[in-house]
Amino acid sequence: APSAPSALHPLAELSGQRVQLANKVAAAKFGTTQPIDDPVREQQILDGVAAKAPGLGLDPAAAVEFFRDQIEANKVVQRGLYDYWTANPEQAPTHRPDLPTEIRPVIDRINEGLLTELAATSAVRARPSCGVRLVLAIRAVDRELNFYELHRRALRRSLDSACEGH
Ligand SMILES: C=C(O[C@@H]1C=C(C(=O)O)C=C[C@H]1O)C(=O)O
Repeated sequence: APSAPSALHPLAELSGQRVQLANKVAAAKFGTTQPIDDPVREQQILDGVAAKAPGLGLDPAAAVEFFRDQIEANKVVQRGLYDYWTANPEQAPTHRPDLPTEIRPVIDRINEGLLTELAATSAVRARPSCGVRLVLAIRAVDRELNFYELHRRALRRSLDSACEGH
């Protein structure tokens, strides 16, 4: 069946929202002793993804790889903002959101949405045209969310393994 040019847009959109949320994650951790990397939380996410993948018709290893990229992209933003806020302390956030109650539940919902979209786009992501479609979807999301440099790079990183065989 033919697929719309924007078939990968919802997946890229959710990735963009996840990348954008990294601003709040960084604001929650900056100036505290909580490290950017939380391997326990990452493993919980990846274990959940591996457990849910087969029921959605997804290969668990491929789904885990996709989410590893999502997590790495989030940390790209966090590290970038840390560097920027350290060099420009007057730009550092003045409000510290609460990670477990305000932010991680939102990330959990986005993760659910991403899994649903991975399943919905399995056929499109297996096509030779996936790479081109993905680039176009990423560009659209960059524009919608007003991404620039850091977040643009992170969004691309987050979708590195979105196309089957990439
Ligand atoms: C987003 C966070 O920071 C990092 C990135 C994660 C993610 O992208 O899901 C998970 C754990 C941390 O390594 C977090 O701590 O919740």
